[in-house]
Amino acid sequence: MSTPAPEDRAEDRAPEDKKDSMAESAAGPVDAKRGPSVATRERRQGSINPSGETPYLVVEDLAVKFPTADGLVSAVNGLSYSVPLGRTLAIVGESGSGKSVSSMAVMGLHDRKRTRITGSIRLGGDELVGLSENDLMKIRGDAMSMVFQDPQSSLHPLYTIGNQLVEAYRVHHKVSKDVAKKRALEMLDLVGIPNPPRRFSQYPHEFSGGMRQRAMIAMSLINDPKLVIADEPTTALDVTVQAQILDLLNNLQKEFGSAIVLITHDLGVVAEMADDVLVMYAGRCVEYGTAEDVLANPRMPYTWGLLESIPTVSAANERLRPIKGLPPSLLNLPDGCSFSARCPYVERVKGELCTTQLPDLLPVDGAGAHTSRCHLHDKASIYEAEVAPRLG
Ligand SMILES: Nc1ncnc2c1ncn2[C@@H]1O[C@H](COP(=O)(O)OP(=O)(O)OP(=O)(O)O)[C@@H](O)[C@H]1O
Repeated sequence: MSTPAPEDRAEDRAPEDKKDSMAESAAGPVDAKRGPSVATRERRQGSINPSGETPYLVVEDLAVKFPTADGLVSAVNGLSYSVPLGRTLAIVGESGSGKSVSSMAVMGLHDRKRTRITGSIRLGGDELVGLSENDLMKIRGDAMSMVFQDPQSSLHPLYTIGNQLVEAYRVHHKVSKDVAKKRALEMLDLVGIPNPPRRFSQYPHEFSGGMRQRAMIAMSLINDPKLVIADEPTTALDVTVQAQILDLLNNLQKEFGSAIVLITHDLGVVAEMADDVLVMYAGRCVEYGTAEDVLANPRMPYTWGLLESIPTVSAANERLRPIKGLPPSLLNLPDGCSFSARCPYVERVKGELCTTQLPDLLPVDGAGAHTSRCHLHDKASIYEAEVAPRLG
């Protein structure tokens, strides 16, 4: 029989353990009679948040491409969004839709030699695209930081948690080790790690998964960043721990007032956490708006498919309804709507519009901040009559 590890002592456990459009100028072309072009309008949507609040992070017409031996991988295309302080944007989409690649571009984490990034990423008004690695390093971990799915990849196994927190703080603050230690202990306490002085001297492997994620969050927030990007922060955790980490992020956001970009494929997490939602498919935004608009009145068949594929308790005996088919190759995106090959509604659009013309990202009601990229005319009535009843 094995002796319980020290971290399993009840008093030390965290709650969870007790259970391509860059050709135009920045302003874009303006037709004197018809106003700005669609590309320009889409780009400007980046600077207008669905809430109407002034954004802290503004991403406009972002494109991320990787030259590879097989050709150019267009991982992100024409992506625009914005996040004000105190607000959470959830970016959702299936695996490979470009969620992580776009967020790593915001953090400046791509290998410069192997990545082509165009467009604009402004943080508090300052342009990040084109900054030197040195300048980005000063911002990363300070004004913006990232929480990863797997804290083990970000926590060094050979340094104590305390040491890593102290170093993370001292990189951006000229303070003594004692002052930094005080801040580290405060952070451990803030993220709900019991007995901070003892935990301070322990190594990552001495922490449980949930505790490691808390330590990672402490590390991300130690410099009081105004932007936090959380990439699937709870995917590797069990459901109870997931809920506690999400609560923690929610509470910390209230305390720190930061803008959060939450990357997830879990629409349950979105409903719980998000103020705004951006749905990505094959590297493009296909629907964007407040969480209320996107979740209660979705207007894009891909979003419908994502919502329909959520397993529900009441449908426990029914088969899961995943979206049929696979996303297109990013090496060779189709001419029309990237979702057309999988879309069950494609025949309801006249002619071959869906397969030949990329739909613009347009306001769903002809105006307003809720936008979707789809040629279907009667999206509202199809949703009400056919999709909503299936969602139960
Ligand atoms: N360095 C790279 N070189 C070539 N292709 C890449 C590179 N990095 C990412 N990709 C491709 O870009 C696409 C988008 O990847 P990304 O990781 O952003 O998807 P995601 O939506 O975050 O998916 P997941 O939920 O699985 O993390 C994928 O097809 C991926 O294979």
